[in-house]
Amino acid sequence: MDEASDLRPESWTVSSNTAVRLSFVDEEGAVQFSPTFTYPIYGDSEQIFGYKDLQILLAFDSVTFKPFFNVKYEAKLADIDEDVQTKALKVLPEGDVVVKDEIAWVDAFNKERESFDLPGEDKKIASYNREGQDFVVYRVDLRDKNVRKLHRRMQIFTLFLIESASYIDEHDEGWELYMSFNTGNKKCVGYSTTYKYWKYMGAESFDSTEKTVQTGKISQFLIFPPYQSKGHGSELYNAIFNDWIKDTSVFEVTVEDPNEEFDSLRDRNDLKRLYVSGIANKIPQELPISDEWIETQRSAFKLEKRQFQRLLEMLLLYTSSPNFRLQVKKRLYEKNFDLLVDLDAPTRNDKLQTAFLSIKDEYDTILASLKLKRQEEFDSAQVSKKIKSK
Ligand SMILES: CC(=O)SCCNC(=O)CCNC(=O)[C@H](O)C(C)(C)COP(=O)(O)OP(=O)(O)OC[C@H]1O[C@@H](n2cnc3c(N)ncnc32)[C@H](O)[C@@H]1OP(=O)(O)O
Repeated sequence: MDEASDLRPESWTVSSNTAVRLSFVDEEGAVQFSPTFTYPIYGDSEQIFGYKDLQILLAFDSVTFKPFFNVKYEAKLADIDEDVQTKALKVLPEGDVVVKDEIAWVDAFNKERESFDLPGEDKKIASYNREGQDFVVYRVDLRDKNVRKLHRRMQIFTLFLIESASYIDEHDEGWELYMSFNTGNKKCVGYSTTYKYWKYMGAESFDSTEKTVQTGKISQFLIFPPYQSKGHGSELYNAIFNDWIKDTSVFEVTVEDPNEEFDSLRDRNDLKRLYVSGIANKIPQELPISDEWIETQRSAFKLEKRQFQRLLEMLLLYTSSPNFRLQVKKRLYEKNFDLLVDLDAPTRNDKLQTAFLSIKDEYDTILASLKLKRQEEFDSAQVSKKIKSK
């Protein structure tokens, strides 16, 4: 680089999303990946000024998540006070991070691994096999000191991967964590923080029953990048959902601030659950579909009303129901009543039609991503399975 370009501020500015390099380490080596967000640590502009070829290395043992931190750079401006290390250490567990000394870090995690155990059998809520490996989902909480330690180490990934995430209050005993582990090598592939909130169902219900009704909320949900797109997200989500279906105190399942990827995962899995139940054949051939029917089904599946309505519409589209278009338009009309009521009829119809087509496109994409078997095929597959197993 010549001297003139060396004086330009941009020569000394790097994106913090590029500078931060995350890795998971095991006996085979390291898997490196980048964060999606670093603004909670390095500021809204996600730019770091004052360094050349800056690398902020943050590595985790893939079993214990024992963290290692190091900073490398080619040059640093003399009067720069941007302390990239202090900022990162602030969001990592105090006194737990090994800085610079790689050998000390490897020794430390190898020693920890000797006594590292998965949560007890009583915490197991689901299991599955993926690519020949066994995985178990556990329901745990932060009163368990091993879980607390692991969670303190891994919670930085919520900042790196989920927009507007912040740390949960670990002293609040209401938090329950669902963690998914590979039982062969004890690696955690992902986890979710959840909370059950008391739901007020109105004075009549409050007075008539002693039973508490709760909303199960999925707060933070993540699969670590090296393990993404292999179905672990779907397994974890279904494990949580099935756990709450069994829990008679849970009235419905909600999600805090889902992003597009989570919405897609949720839609695909909720739709499969509904479809497999055979509901597609039971949708009343009426227009509009009665609110009572929607409420009965919604509560049986513990889905939020808005989510259930969308899934119902997807099923109407999937089964080529003549009621699909009018059911969607009815919902759109009611939702946007204040905006639409003053428009003249042609403009109103035009707006509704545009919104309808965009929703149909969205549903087509979701349905195309799911290889749902037609219900008749599903039924006959079930029958032949039963005959074979006799
Ligand atoms: C409430 C909240 O916290 S919102 C924030 C959600 N979290 C984040 O965004 C954090 C970063 N991202 C993640 O953690 C993950 O990517 C998640 C949670 C969004 C998804 O988890 P994943 O394990 O990747 O999901 P899953 O594998 O089940 O499905 C994702 C994709 O893999 C595909 N897939 C599923 N199973 C397999 C398989 N066996 N082989 C290959 N691909 C598969 C799916 O079709 C899907 O495809 P798409 O990406 O085109 O939609």
